Amino acid sequence: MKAVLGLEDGTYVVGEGFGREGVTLGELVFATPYTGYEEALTDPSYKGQILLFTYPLIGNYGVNPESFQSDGIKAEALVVREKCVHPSHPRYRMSLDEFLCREGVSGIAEVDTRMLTIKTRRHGTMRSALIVGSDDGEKACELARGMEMDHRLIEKVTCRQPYEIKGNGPRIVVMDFGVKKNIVNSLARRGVNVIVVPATTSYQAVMDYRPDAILLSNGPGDPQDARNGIEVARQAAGNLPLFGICLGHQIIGLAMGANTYKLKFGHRGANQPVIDLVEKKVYITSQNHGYAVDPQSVGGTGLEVTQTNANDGTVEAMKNDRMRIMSVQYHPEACPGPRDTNWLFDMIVKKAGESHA
Ligand SMILES: NC(=O)CC[C@H](N)C(=O)O
Repeated sequence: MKAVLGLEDGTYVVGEGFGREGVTLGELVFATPYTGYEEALTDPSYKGQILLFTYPLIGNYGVNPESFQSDGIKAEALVVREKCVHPSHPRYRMSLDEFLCREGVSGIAEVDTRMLTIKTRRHGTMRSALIVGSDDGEKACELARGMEMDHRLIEKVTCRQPYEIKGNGPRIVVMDFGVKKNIVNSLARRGVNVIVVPATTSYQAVMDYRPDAILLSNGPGDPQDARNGIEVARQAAGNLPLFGICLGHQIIGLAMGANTYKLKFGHRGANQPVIDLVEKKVYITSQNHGYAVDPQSVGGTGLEVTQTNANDGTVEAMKNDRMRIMSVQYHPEACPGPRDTNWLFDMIVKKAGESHA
């Protein structure tokens, strides 16, 4: 089936459509990992975004639900150079094509992903429209230009009800802005009693769980839209250990009085180098973000920048030891990507345990 992807600047590409027929709108973002398409497609932080993989062959090891980071595809649509139709892996259950059909999500293949990536890098992230079942490029560009940015993405991916994973370790409340499964699993695996709560939960309701620490999760969209999360972080700061991952890190920044801004085209990949300024070490990290904390605004908030990105110097981690606050812009839980920073969960569990004692 024909398909067309149009960008707001008038660029369009015609290719082969798969998955759901029809129109999908979203910000076009590119991700550079060689593997991990199952995890990325199901990462709720991609809500509102059309995901393009720069690696030219996607789907070669098929799809297995055990890799999912939520209950299904959260990215709006998929753009690939070549989709593999005959995957090979002992664990695979379905092909990429079947996966998109089953989930009712659109995809486009056989397009110049390199050109689209270079455009995005030059111009900055753009709104886009994918039409499966048409090759009307002008129409796609017009739809892209008419797209309104969604400021309510978190409520679309947060859990409806709180849930608990019992453990003998410290009690940690995870505020779910669209949490990836492996964040919850990384805590549960370490014996933590994990309580996951919806993004709208008030500070008082969080404290009613008598947590030893709070973890603010990853999630989609502009961190400034996470109003309740910012308020919870503001009230919690200094009272109990507070941790943040990705969107959670940005929320902590905002709650403490720093600012966030939109990056030109973001960091999405599995090999982003991060320099630890204290330990003088480099970690290779998994990342997926389009916003960042403004380093100029961190001074005076009581937070200290402890890690920066080796490519562009953006803020990667912050802390305040006295207030027991620590946050990272990248994904220590990996899935996809390297596990260099997995030790962060050991530290979170240790700090939560000390607070319990
Ligand atoms: N993975 C995330 O939590 C992403 C955070 C935020 N939505 C951003 O794009 O910067």
